[in-house]
Amino acid sequence: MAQDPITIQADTPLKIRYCIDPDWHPYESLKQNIHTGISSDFIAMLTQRTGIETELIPTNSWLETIELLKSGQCDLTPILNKTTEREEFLYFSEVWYRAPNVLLSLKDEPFLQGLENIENRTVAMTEGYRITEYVLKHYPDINASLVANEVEGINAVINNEVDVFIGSMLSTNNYIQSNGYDEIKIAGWAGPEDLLRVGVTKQNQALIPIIDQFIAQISEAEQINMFRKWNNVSYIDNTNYKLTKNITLFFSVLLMTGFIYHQLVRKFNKQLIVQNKQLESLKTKLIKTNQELLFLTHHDLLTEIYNRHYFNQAISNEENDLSQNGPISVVFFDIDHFKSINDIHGHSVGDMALKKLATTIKGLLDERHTFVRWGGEEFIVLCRKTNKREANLLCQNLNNHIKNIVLEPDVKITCSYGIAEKLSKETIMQCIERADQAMYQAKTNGRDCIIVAT
Ligand SMILES: Nc1nc2c(ncn2[C@@H]2O[C@H](COP(=O)(O)OP(=O)(O)OP(=O)(O)O)[C@@H](O)[C@H]2O)c(=O)[nH]1
Repeated sequence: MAQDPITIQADTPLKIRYCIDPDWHPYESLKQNIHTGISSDFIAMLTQRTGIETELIPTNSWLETIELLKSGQCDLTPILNKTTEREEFLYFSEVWYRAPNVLLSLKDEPFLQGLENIENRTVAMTEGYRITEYVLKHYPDINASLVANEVEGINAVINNEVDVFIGSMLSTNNYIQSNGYDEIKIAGWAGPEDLLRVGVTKQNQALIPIIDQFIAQISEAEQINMFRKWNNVSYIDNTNYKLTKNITLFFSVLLMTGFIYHQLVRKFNKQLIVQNKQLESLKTKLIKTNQELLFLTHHDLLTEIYNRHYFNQAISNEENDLSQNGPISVVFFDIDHFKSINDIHGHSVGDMALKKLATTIKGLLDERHTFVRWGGEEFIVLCRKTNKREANLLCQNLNNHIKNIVLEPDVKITCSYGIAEKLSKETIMQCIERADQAMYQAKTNGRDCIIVAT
C-alpha cells in the first residue's frame, strides 16, 4: 500500500542518537553492542521512511539509559511507558506497542490472580520501570525488592530470594522458555498493560509529529511481523519442558528403532521367502531325484519293467502272505536264438526286441502279476491266485502276442516257456528254479513251446 510522505520540518534534526534498555528482550536488548529486538525493527523502518539518520549509544542498564536521556547524551529511546516522572525530561509519541505485565512465582505457589492477593509476599520489580512506579504508588504497603533488570528478578524467584516477580509477559516468557525454567509459572496479571511509545528529549520535540506520522503508517502486518520475528516463544504453561523433551526423544528413538526393526524384519523376511523358495525347489528336485533313484534301483533301464533286485526284495517281504492267498505260478521265458538277432540285425534291433516284448507283455497283465526282467533275454511273470492251468492259458496268450511283434520286415521273435506252480513246501525261488528247468526243457524240445513243470 502506498504511504503518505512524512513531512519533515525545517527544525527537525537529521541525525539522532538513541539509547535502549540493554536487557529487555524481545522488546529490545544489546547483543555484542548491536541493537536487537522489536524496537530495532522500529528504528530501521523509521530511518528508512523519514531519512533521519540514527546512531545507537550503548548503555549497560536501563537506569544508565535514563541518565543519558536526562543529560541529553541521548536524544531518543524507542520503546517505553509514559510516566509522570519521565514526562519531566521526555516527550512521548503515540502508543505503538501494547503488552501486559504478569506476576511470576514458583510452581508450588498458589495462583494469585492479581496484585490484590500479594499479601505479605516479597515482590521483585525492575528499578526504573513504569510498572514498578505504578505498583509502588498504588500498593505502598507491598514488600518490594528492586532489581536491576528482569533477568535478575526471575532468578531471584528461582533462587527463592523473593516470592514473586513483576515483569512484562513477553520478555519474561521469552527468558524463561529460552532457559528451560520449568519450575516457574505465571501466577496472575500485574497492573495495567504497558502502552509503549517513543520518548524523545525535550530539545528534540520536533521529532514527535514526524514519529507519530510514521507510527500511524505502521501497518498491522508489519506489527505482527515484528512480534513474530522477535517473539519466537509463544506461551508459558505448566508443561514440564525437560520431561516433554525427554519423552519426545524417547518416542522418537522408539519410533526410529521400530522403523529400523521393521525394515530389517522386512528385509530378512524377503530373504527368507527367497531362501524358502530355493529350499522348496531343492526339496522338489530331491524328491524327484529320489524317485528316479528308486525307479533306477527297482527297474531295468532298457525295458523299464522290474529288475531282479526288486523282485528279490519284494518277494522276501511278501513271501508269507503270497502262500496264504491262493495258488502261485511262475512263467519263465527266454527269447529264442537272441544271439543271432543281435549278430544278424545288430544290437539295436536286439534292444528293440527286448523293449517291444516288455511293452507287449505289460499290456496283457494285471495287478495279480509281477513282470520282471530276470537276466539278458530272460523274463519271469509271477502270477498270484493262479494255478498252472491258468498260467498255461496266460502263457499261450503271451506267446501269441510275442509272435506278432515285428522287429523289421520278416524279423520276428519266438520264446521258450517253462511254467511251475508253487508247491506248498517250496519257496518262490525254488519254484522259479523249476520253472527255469521247464523252460530249459522247452529249449531242448526245439524252442517256441511251453513246458509245464510237474
Ligand atoms: N541287444 C541286446 N542283447 C543282449 C542284451 N542282454 C543279453 N543280450 C544278448 O543275448 C544273447 C544271449 O545269447 P545266448 O545265451 O547264447 O542265447 P540265445 O542266442 O538266445 O540262444 P537260446 O537261448 O539257446 O535260444 C547274448 O548274445 C547277449 O549278448 C541286451 O540288453 N541287449
